[in-house]
Amino acid sequence: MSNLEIRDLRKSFKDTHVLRGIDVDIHSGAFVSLLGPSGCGKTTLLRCIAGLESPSDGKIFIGGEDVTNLSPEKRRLGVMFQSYALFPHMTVLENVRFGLRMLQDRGAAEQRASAKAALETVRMEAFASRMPSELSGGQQQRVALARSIAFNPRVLLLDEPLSNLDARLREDMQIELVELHREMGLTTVFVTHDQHEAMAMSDTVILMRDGEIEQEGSPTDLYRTPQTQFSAEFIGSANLIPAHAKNGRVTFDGSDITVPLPNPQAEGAGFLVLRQEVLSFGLEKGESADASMPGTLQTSIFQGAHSVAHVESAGHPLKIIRSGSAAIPAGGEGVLSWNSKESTWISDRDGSRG
Ligand SMILES: Nc1ncnc2c1ncn2[C@@H]1O[C@H](COP(=O)(O)OP(=O)(O)OP(=O)(O)O)[C@@H](O)[C@H]1O
Repeated sequence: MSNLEIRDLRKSFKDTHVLRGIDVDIHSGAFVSLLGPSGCGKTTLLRCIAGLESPSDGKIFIGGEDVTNLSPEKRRLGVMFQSYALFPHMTVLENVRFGLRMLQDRGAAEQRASAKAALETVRMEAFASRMPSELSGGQQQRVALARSIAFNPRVLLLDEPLSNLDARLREDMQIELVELHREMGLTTVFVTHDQHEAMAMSDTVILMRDGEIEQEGSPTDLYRTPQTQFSAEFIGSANLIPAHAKNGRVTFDGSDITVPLPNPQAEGAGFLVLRQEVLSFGLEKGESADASMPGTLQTSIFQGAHSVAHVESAGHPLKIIRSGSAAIPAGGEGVLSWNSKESTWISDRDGSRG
């Protein structure tokens, strides 16, 4: 396994600038997700790392070696894309051995042993002599994974590998991939547009937007301290209230309500970010709350484990996961409260990065 460094990577297709200066440091053994909306450049970045696309500018280093101009085979990376097609006329074992044969760095017996070991890792050794058509979708995918790890790659690149699976299998495979990563300690870059998948699986999430990195950090960092409006809206479900910060307090636009600011040094226009679960709504202010404002209950929707309440407050519609304590009918008045340490301030009114 190796670390991966990307320096000011740029890629344009004619006049379209798809990657606009990407800088990334991925340490050995990390599991990193590239997350972002469709078209933000995730796959292009992964293809540049794999050597399947040549960058217009910038450098890529794997284990300290400059691989920017190396062919894909010479980079020694395991790659698995969304369509993980196995060769239909080869057995499972032959499929896994195929990549090793291409590499030509070990004899037949050794190839066979490496292929078997990879199948064991993905718990498919019992299926070695089956044909791909005799396997389920999830099993085929495990074989494809075995094929991409059999030659002991320096880094494993996965592009939406779970998107063709049904929801249940997808969840099982998420757990298996994380366990496999823990066992092998293989540096892994995983592309997804699914924030839940990225949050559940990665040590680090790199959130991309329009060919640039919007924010990078642990799933908890991104969730708890989004730095931009885009991050706050993309990750999790947040209430963003346009407001002004001054002298340690927040004043909501169009109202004279003020509440404590989470980071008292902030000044000027921005958004107060309130996650649904940090808010409570009831007849009285919550016990541990140091911030509150009046609100009107619009609707409350029962969702099994909890109810989601829609509350209008300071002229804004807010969503709240209710504990069930509030005995307030629709249209009724109550108090919305939270602990200011659990709120976040974003000075990002124009959507710029920073
Ligand atoms: N070979 C190409 N020629 C021209 N434009 C391309 C090419 N490959 C990608 N693009 C464009 O680059 C942009 C980024 O594409 P990319 O596939 O990297 O996005 P993505 O974030 O992986 O999206 P998705 O989640 O939909 O796969 C898109 O606007 C796409 O149309």
